[in-house]
Amino acid sequence: MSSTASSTAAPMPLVARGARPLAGRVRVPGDKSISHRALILGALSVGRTTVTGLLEGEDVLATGKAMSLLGATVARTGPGAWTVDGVGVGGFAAPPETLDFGNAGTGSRLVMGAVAGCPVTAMFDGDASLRRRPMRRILDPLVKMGATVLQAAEGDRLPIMLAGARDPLPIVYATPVPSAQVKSAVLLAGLSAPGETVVIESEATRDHTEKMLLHFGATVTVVPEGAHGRRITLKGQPELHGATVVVPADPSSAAFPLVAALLVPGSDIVLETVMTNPLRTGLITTLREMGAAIEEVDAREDGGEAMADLRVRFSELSGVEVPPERAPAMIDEYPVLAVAAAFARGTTVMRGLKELRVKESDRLAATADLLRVNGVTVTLDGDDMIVEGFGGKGRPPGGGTVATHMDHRIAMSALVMGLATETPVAVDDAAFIATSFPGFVETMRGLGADIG
Ligand SMILES: O=C(O)C1=C[C@@H](OP(=O)(O)O)[C@@H](O)[C@H](O)C1
Ligand SMILES: C=C(OP(=O)(O)O)C(=O)O
Repeated sequence: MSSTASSTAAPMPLVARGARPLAGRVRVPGDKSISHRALILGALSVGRTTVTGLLEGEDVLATGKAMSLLGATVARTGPGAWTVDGVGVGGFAAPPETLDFGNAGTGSRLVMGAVAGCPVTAMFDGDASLRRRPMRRILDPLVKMGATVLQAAEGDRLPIMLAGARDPLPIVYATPVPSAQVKSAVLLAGLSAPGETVVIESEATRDHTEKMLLHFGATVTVVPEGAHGRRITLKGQPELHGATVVVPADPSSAAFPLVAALLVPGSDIVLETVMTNPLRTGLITTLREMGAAIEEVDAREDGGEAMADLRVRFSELSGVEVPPERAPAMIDEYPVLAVAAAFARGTTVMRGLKELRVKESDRLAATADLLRVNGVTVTLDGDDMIVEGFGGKGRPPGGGTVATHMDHRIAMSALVMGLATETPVAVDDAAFIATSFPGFVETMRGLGADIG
């Protein structure tokens, strides 16, 4: 259960071939964002938190391990069922070893926030991909709140040794990039600060931290800010109480079978209990604009989060222009949207994708290469990506081997593409899929896909 299993294991090449129609019902694994937050807030609460449907992917397991190293008691009681006995706000103990987050940006950044509000020192590290990712965006506000960076690699990157604040200060912080991870790190540090910690974002990002803080007993208010933004105010030093968290299926994982069903002729599938929080459904909005048949069945709510079963049928898609303000609601879905665009009639323009450059890989470059190596014309113009679709003229040729660059979403997007291209698509390494979607290949095979 090492968090860095993917980075140390031998590469795992895979090939996806033209499939017969996809059919059946599946529930993809639990939401990654909610799973990380359930473990962290459980660890910062008094009493027991019970989680069901937790994503047992490597990213989340690394956060679980970090919570036990910081003093919480984290136990698995069954498949996806976990308990966390917390230490209370500000109660983390100095960890006896490095906190290794493997491939996970969310885990490392949110836990830096939580540690920044406690009087302990911790060493944070990750795999080669995570060591390349920017951490200054997190450290800047945390230092303002009283934390100290004792050690960091060049460019403020991991490995980083962070000393939490003895007397954390509340701040008013306008996030310089649209990032739920930055927002969440500030709010988690703000739990230990007296008074009000305020985060202002000019574009609303996923709000799971705010919702879950309320669920665990904190006082949080959210008001609109400008045309697309929000102002979030947290009252510091609450007593958080252990809670029950039911994790819905991850819309970012559902995106892969969903796009596969749209592209493989004759497909008709149902994705069960997918979270439909509007700050996560930019892909569904976009695909519907492109002509996708995606039907929400049995829409419901649990623990403040909306969810529904999604019936998805093969659809002839048309190119669209995706506005930049939609990016935060579908930030992890652009690689698979670009694959869908390659099958659509006409051109798809995706604007404002700067943040894709600092994910597990440079996803703008990796997505463009994924398509080009399979015969699709792609233009990168600054932060915009333009894809010329094959719709009305046949299908993209395929036949390429995609370099996945330690990036699970590039690997899954390429395999989805291969289910509908003229010739198979290969990936150099599918091992990183286990960070967010354990059982991806089996799930897709269960729907009829030919991946092996
Ligand atoms: O807060 C979260 O759970 C996440 C926020 C996003 O990152 P950014 O905050 O860097 O945009 C997203 O890409 C990541 O997969 C999960
Ligand atoms: C960007 C992602 O995750 P993280 O930032 O947690 O590594 C992702 O899952 O696509």
